[in-house]
Amino acid sequence: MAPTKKVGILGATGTVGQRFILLLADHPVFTIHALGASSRSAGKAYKDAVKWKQAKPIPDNVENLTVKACISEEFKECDVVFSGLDADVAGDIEMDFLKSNLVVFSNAKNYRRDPTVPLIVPTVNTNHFDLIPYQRTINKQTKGFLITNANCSTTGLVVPLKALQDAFGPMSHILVHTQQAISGSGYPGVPSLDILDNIVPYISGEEEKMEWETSKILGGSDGKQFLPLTDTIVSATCTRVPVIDGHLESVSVKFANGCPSVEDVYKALEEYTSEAQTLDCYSAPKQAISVNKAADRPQPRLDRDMDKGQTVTVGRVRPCPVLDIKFMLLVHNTVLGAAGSSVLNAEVAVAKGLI
Ligand SMILES: NC(=O)C1=CN([C@@H]2O[C@H](COP(=O)(O)OP(=O)(O)OC[C@H]3O[C@@H](n4cnc5c(N)ncnc54)[C@H](OP(=O)(O)O)[C@@H]3O)[C@@H](O)[C@H]2O)C=CC1
Ligand SMILES: N[C@@H](CC(=O)OP(=O)(O)O)C(=O)O
Repeated sequence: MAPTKKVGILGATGTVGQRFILLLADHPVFTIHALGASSRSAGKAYKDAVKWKQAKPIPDNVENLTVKACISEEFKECDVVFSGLDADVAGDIEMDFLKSNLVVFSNAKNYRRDPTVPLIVPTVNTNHFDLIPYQRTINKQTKGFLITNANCSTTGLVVPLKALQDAFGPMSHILVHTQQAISGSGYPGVPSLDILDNIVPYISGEEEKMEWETSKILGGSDGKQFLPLTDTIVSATCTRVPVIDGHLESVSVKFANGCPSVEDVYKALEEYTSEAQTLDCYSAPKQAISVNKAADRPQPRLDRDMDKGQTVTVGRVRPCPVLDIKFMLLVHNTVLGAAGSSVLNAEVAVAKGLI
């Protein structure tokens, strides 16, 4: 068996960091080697630094690790560094790590728009790893590179859209309305007096991110640059609802080349397979899309943990009287929508020989 890769986790005490720890605790390829967080946590044992909010306990091999400052020197032995850092600090820290020839998989928004940084949803566009040799050339790196994963709501959206794009060609119009879980805003996140018995019809910056990230992810790449979609209009409305985990999204699409039938849409969703699955990666879901035809599904509480939280559940496919087809989807926002994407992206990078 190949030796395992040593991994570091930045932002290890946060909501996404805790997910990283659970996903990596007994991983066959990656071994947790170093944990980083702010100066509030550095120097403490992990169990004393973290406000652990997961149903499973802190893994035994992690609870007594000493949390380090997020300085590249402290992580130089790591083959892979996962970042769940607060976006206010992620930009400088991740750049320091990249310049130190480290491999970084980031959840933060800071570099998603960078024309040299792939924005990868692992069950959608792992072909964008093709840009890594070029990124290494321009950064003069032999080993290091930087990959970002997408906003959690964008992640859920692009998986079924990719299946529809592959089957029926380009989409000219996409309307999406999200109902997002509170874990998406970290801890302590939205005040309880704002969210209990309520829905907040605004999440700062979220709609813009969904609109442009979708076109970068579903667009192409020529090995040196991304070719975002130019003929697809995306309009997003994002809301916060009193659910702990799992973003529910209502989507309507219009196709450039005519409207497929509901049956054909279901078939395309059911048959969709991504490269991460064909590479047999450990964290890849059996199905990138789980179709549920029950009239009242998907639902956050019932569907978010499907296939380890790495699958997107789609249901309620029906004709749209305004556009062509509409449906509902559910994505686990802190698994596939965050840490799970990074881990699966890293597994794909190992399979492609990039790490
Ligand atoms: N939650 C979600 O569903 C998603 C989140 N993301 C992104 O992932 C990132 C993390 O989000 P989330 O886990 O929710 O955030 P949290 O607020 O829960 O955690 C933030 C982490 O960053 C650390 N941190 C804060 N300031 C510093 C600093 N100055 N130096 C080093 N470390 C610091 C914190 O350490 P300490 O405990 O010591 O303060 C903590 O570990 C964000 O960029 C977010 O936008 C992306 C997709 C989905
Ligand atoms: N804004 C998302 C979570 C998040 O942090 O997204 P991003 O990484 O795009 O800032 C949510 O509230 O559910």
